[in-house]
Order: sequence, then structure tokens, then C-alpha cells
Amino acid sequence: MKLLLVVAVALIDADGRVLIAQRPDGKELAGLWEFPGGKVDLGERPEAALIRELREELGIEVKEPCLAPLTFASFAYAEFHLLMPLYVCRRWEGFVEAREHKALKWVRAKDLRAYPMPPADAPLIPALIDLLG
Ligand SMILES: Nc1nc2c([nH]c(=O)n2[C@H]2C[C@H](O)[C@@H](COP(=O)(O)OP(=O)(O)OP(=O)(O)O)O2)c(=O)[nH]1
Ligand SMILES: [Mg+2]
Repeated sequence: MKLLLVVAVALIDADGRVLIAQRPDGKELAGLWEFPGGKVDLGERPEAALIRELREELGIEVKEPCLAPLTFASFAYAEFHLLMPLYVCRRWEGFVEAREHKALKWVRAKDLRAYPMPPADAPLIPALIDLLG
């Protein structure tokens, strides 16, 4: 079994909405809506990986103390087992832009189920609804 460590974030705006991002065409799970983030490189700290991914994918700067762990996904894909900590972040510098995704959307936690997400993500939604209503 290959274990894959991916870090992801629920960015929360001043209205209490969550940012989701649509995976680009040509990648696995294309078109599905996900939490921004990505794979942790060998020897990289998870929080550093997430800060790097948010810079690359969204063009924002996040400081490590602004990342709070919320929950995690553990899901058996055919090729690997995904372990994905989900952090919450309410403070960052800059304005989000889709540098690698097809689209970005700010949505209410209770509306997340309207957006097709990777199967690993469904169990994360209740924690966000608990947190944000
Ligand atoms: N970022 C992210 N990845 C997720 C989520 N749910 C989920 O199953 N995944 C899976 C999809 C991928 O198999 C893996 C993350 O891959 P990725 O393609 O985003 O990785 P990356 O940003 O490092 O991109 P790359 O350099 O490998 O192209 O985790 C999610 O909510 N967010
Ligand atoms: Mg990614």
C-alpha cells in the first residue's frame, strides 16, 4: 500500500464562506471541486508544503500560525491511500486567483454538497458545517 500525504486548506472569508477550486482538465479527478493544496514533498514539513501550494496555486501568502488543523481525510484510492489533513485559514495576504485551477468559488459550508468533489472529501463537509454553520 502506497501512502500519499496531501495537505489541504479551507480558506474562510469574512462572510464565513469556504474557497473551493475546480481541478483542471487533464489531471486526475478533473473538473471536481477540491480544497486547495497538494502533495507534501520528501523531507518537507506539512505546513511548509501547504504554504508553498497556496503560493503556487492561489498566489497568496499565508503565515504558519494562521493555519489551524480541523480534521483529516483518509481514503483508499485504487493507486494509493490518501491521508489528507485539512487546515482552516482565515488570514492571508494578497487576493486569491486561479493560477492552476479551472475556477474558484466561495461557498457556504452547507452548500458544499452541491459541488462534485473527490470521494475522499465528502467526510470533511460535516466538520466545516459544524464550524461555520
Ligand atoms: N488538493 C487536494 N487534493 C485532493 C483533495 N481531495 C483529494 O482526493 N485529493 C487528491 C487528488 C490528488 O490525487 C491528490 C493531490 O494532488 P494534486 O494534484 O493536487 O497535487 P499537487 O497540487 O501537488 O499537484 P501536482 O504537482 O502533483 O500536479 O489528492 C482535495 O480536497 N484537495
Ligand atoms: Mg493541488
